[in-house]
Amino acid sequence: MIRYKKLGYIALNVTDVERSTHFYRDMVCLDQVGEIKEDVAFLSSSSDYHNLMLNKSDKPGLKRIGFEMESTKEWEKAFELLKKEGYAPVEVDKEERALLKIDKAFRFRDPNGVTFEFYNKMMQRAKPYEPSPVRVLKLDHVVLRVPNLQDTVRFFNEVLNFKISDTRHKPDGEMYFAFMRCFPNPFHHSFGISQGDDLRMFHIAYKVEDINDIGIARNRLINLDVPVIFGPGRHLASGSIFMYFLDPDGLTLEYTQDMEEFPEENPREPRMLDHTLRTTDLWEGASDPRIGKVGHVEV
Ligand SMILES: CC(C)c1ccc(C(=O)O)c(O)c1O
Ligand SMILES: [Fe+2]
Repeated sequence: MIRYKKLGYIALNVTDVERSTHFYRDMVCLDQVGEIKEDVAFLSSSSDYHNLMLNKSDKPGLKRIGFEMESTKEWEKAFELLKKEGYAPVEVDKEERALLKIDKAFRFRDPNGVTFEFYNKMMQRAKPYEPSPVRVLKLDHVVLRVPNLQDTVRFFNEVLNFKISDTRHKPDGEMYFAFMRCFPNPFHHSFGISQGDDLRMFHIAYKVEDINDIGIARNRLINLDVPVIFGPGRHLASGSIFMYFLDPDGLTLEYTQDMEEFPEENPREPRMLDHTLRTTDLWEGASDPRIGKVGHVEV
């Protein structure tokens, strides 16, 4: 069974790289790493060289999702496993790895055609990340809407060894959402999958230090007319306090705080959660219809 370190980075497509770089630096409060070159920008919220890559495209949304493996040995095991299972992993060439500051990497497509990159390690920055005024702690999770939830969950659980933390169900019992963690990473979910009519990126989330950061962020966003579209509230599933807002292309971002953690040995059973307003927000707030609307997935 393959083992992961964490959700490593998200490569987004944005229509104006300079505008989005300023937004993610000044409003989301990430560090811009290096200059924008050939319409590509990198941002980070840790000692990792980056956890967000911005690429220019007419179709804003997701380019790919990167997961860091626990070790080089686990990376090799993952490559062999995906090859054996027929997912045709392809190693990333030296030039691109140099740009990404990654040692070894391969890419493959999941059953929906979404590109995933698994890598062994990323260059570490000597300069400490000093987040301000919103204290962002890490890239937390990404959520996709997929046309076939059952097959997607089966692939991530049975082939890739992601664990199911909780699922959500319609009144007739049909599952419509799965929260998954990349084992043995303890956090409730680094990957969420929702049943939808089409393939779409629903949102990406960054973890912040505490409730003060959510309050500070809310006022800063509202003062600059950035749409805050849901929250602050508290999710039942992960137990986190959340707030969602939109980036300049209308992509949905979430700040999250205080998510449940699972032990590697003897974790609790996944729960079947119902389909009510309180399951999404224990404080019973309603979301704006713009949530998750923009998020083309490059396939
Ligand atoms: C509203 C979305 C899909 C959602 C629901 C629950 C959680 C959580 O429990 O943390 C999320 O992070 C979500 O984004
Ligand atoms: Fe979320």
